[in-house]
Amino acid sequence: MVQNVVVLRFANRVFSPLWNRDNIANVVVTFKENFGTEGRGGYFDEFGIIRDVMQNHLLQILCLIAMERPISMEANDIRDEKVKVLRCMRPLSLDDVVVGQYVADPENGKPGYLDDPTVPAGSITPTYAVAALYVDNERWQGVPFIVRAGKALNEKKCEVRIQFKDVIADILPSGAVHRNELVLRVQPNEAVYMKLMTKRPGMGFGAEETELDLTYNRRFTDLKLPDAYERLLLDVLVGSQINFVRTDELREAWRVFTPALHALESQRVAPHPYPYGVRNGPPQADEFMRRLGFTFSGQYFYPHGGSGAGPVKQPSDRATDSKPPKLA
Ligand SMILES: NC(=O)C1=CN([C@@H]2O[C@H](COP(=O)(O)OP(=O)(O)OC[C@H]3O[C@@H](n4cnc5c(N)ncnc54)[C@H](OP(=O)(O)O)[C@@H]3O)[C@@H](O)[C@H]2O)C=CC1
Ligand SMILES: O=C1O[C@H](COP(=O)(O)O)[C@@H](O)[C@H](O)[C@H]1O
Repeated sequence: MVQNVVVLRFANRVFSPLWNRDNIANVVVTFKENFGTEGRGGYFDEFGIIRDVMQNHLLQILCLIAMERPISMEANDIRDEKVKVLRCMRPLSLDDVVVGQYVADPENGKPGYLDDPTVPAGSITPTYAVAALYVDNERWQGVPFIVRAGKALNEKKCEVRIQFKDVIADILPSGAVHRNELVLRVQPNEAVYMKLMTKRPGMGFGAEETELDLTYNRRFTDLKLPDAYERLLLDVLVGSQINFVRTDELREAWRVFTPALHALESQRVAPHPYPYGVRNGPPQADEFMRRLGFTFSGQYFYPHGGSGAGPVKQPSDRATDSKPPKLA
């Protein structure tokens, strides 16, 4: 799916005119895990969530979303474009990051980070972080790239969510129209879907949020999708560097993150606590995203269940739904 970002962007005419600050309100790159360190805290505590997944994995995805069209699909041509994105990024400031650390949820028998015997007592290592990164170039000036990663959350998920700007001079009643979103779900159950408004079927003129949906396991039924690590091992065996980071990219990635990492440590910034299993880390994280312009309507209803894995609902079930059921 991560490689698909390049094909989706550059092999489809439909996205190119929209892929810029005039049309995109924000981009959210998310990595969530539904388990804590659970015995691996000794390793994790030295690094924390920003070094563990944000400075590397999430930043790589961000670069693929933000970069210009590479000259070719050759590894070095793609890396040239990624490094240009990184060079346009200002270093992360402490004002643009919220950190959290999970605490026990005794009701569900879940331990806190500090209960892990391999974690030093009193550690202030973040297990959750959300940060706003900015690419200061003509295409992206002012658009927040919100990257967030956390352990011990409600689900295991990696996705990119591109939230488009509100429609101008809306002709429908106020609040009826929600923003378009393009979602690239990397895991689990790979999917690309576009959330958009349609007229609710029937006699009325009400608008409803629906989707154009490409769920891989429905569209490509006879295919075994390789695991990310299988793909990387194969790259090593055939000598392909397309999925590996070049030294100049790495240097730039650290230039962006090191000042905030050092400030967090030298100022001993205490992470905000969040109970094991919550959706998005500490409450300050949702507040931070709202301030950056991320909107959540809570009105969208997907009939096939969360992550597209649940049972398919029948249209007749839907007709009788007076209110969309809340998805877990
Ligand atoms: N092909 C497929 O498999 C498809 C599956 N679906 C499924 O349908 C469901 C709804 O889809 P979608 O609208 O994309 O996703 P969600 O409604 O789950 O979430 C949309 C975004 O809003 C955030 N959010 C959720 N609740 C709140 C809240 N209370 N306050 C602030 N922000 C919030 C989410 O964060 P967070 O990520 O932390 O939850 C996410 O970034 C999902 O389960 C999705 O997987 C939808 C379309 C296609
Ligand atoms: O690199 C890392 O990734 C894993 C998650 O990888 P996944 O393939 O299982 O999704 C993460 O748990 C670990 O902390 C991190 O070092």
